[in-house]
Amino acid sequence: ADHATLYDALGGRPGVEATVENLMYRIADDPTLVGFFTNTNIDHFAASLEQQLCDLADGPCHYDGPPMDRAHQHMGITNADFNRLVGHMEQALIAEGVLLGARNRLLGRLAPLHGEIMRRQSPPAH
Ligand code: HEM
Repeated sequence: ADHATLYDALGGRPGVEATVENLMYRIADDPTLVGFFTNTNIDHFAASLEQQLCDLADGPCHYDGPPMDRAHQHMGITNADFNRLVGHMEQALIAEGVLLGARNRLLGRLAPLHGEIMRRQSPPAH
């Protein structure tokens, strides 16, 4: 039998698509985060995030979008914003029925992206 991947535990392609869709509504409903996405093509963002999650979870995908530092540069994202978005991701995974072990494995693979996402944020105003 094939080795079961984290991707399988996330529900495969339908599971990842449902999780990302769920996350989009949580972002849209969060006044702290929604403003970051004012000029974003949400369909493109969702498709790119699905591909990235599939890749990170050892699914049959290769993320070919921009590196995380470039994708997020100069948005003024704070650590609190980062934690908020990851918290929404966790709630989206719960809502889609992904079990604790798989949730934590995925979140553990997202955590190392923090440094890249924060690398090129605008310096704080004095
Ligand atoms: C682990 C956390 C995160 C991951 C995995 C992630 C992943 C991604 C990916 C894959 C894209 C699409 C890149 C592209 O194809 O152009 C993207 C874009 C974007 N992300 Fe994130 N992101 C994270 C955190 C955040 C946070 C904390 C914010 C803001 C609070 C944010 C705001 C955005 C915005 C606004 C875009 C769209 C930029 C555009 O319109 O081109 N992201 N992110």
